[in-house]
Amino acid sequence: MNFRVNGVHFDYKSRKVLNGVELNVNQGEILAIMGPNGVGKSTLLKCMDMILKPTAGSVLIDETDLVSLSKQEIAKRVGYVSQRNEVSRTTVFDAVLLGRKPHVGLKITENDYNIVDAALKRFDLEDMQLRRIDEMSGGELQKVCICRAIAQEPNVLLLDEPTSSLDLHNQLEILKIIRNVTEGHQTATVLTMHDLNLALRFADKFVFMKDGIIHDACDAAGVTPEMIENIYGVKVQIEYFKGMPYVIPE
Ligand SMILES: Nc1ncnc2c1ncn2[C@@H]1O[C@H](COP(=O)(O)OP(=O)(O)OP(=O)(O)O)[C@@H](O)[C@H]1O
Repeated sequence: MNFRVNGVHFDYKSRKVLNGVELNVNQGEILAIMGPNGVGKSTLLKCMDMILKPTAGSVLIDETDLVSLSKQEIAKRVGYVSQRNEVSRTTVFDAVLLGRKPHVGLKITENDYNIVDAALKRFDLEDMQLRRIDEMSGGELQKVCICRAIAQEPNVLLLDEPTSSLDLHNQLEILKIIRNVTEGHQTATVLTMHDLNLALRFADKFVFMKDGIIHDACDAAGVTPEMIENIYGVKVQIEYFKGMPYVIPE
């Protein structure tokens, strides 16, 4: 399975944000979209889920253009977790069960409950499953929202800054789960992230965005100090420690 963004444009009224974005990611891969604040990373993720309709261009899973699918058909294929999580009075269990909604027919099956139980266990949320999500911390809520998207079992997982509210332990745990799900379920994962070092540790592919377009696309080993300086205007060095690249501002 291949997920492709083909020359996508998007404007908010007269404000042009995306100006012909191209990218593609295969099943089993994590692609990180990097770029400064306000360049349109969240807008691009919303266009990839058709929450926002591109003004031109297309978003394709294999040869299927998402614009031709109903909301429910898109939700079967694409899971999206926004940067700002909505809060309702539901319990953690019900919030995660909502991830099964695109798949359930007339009633929820044993299989749906099993998938929800497994997802809660994976995220270490079992003890919290009866707590209300409007009474949770920002980080706890972020885990619940990612857990729901994984219970959705999509082909494509879109995550907008999935670790922004998490402590160090949870950042690493959640990114490990995302990696395991991506490889195990053969999902194509696209995420945005500001932490270059965390992204270098977990993502397979990178795109660097500025001025509404992708400036560079490469794998983790291909990221250079010049790319980073060109996008963020900051001089950096990339040093290796125990085989892992680290970006160090000069
Ligand atoms: N609903 C909206 N109406 C009008 N302009 C918007 C709207 N949402 C975002 N924008 C503008 O579009 C641009 C891109 O915003 P977006 O949130 O996609 O950027 P981003 O790269 O995700 O930023 P960040 O890294 O700060 O989260 C910004 O200039 C923002 O002010």
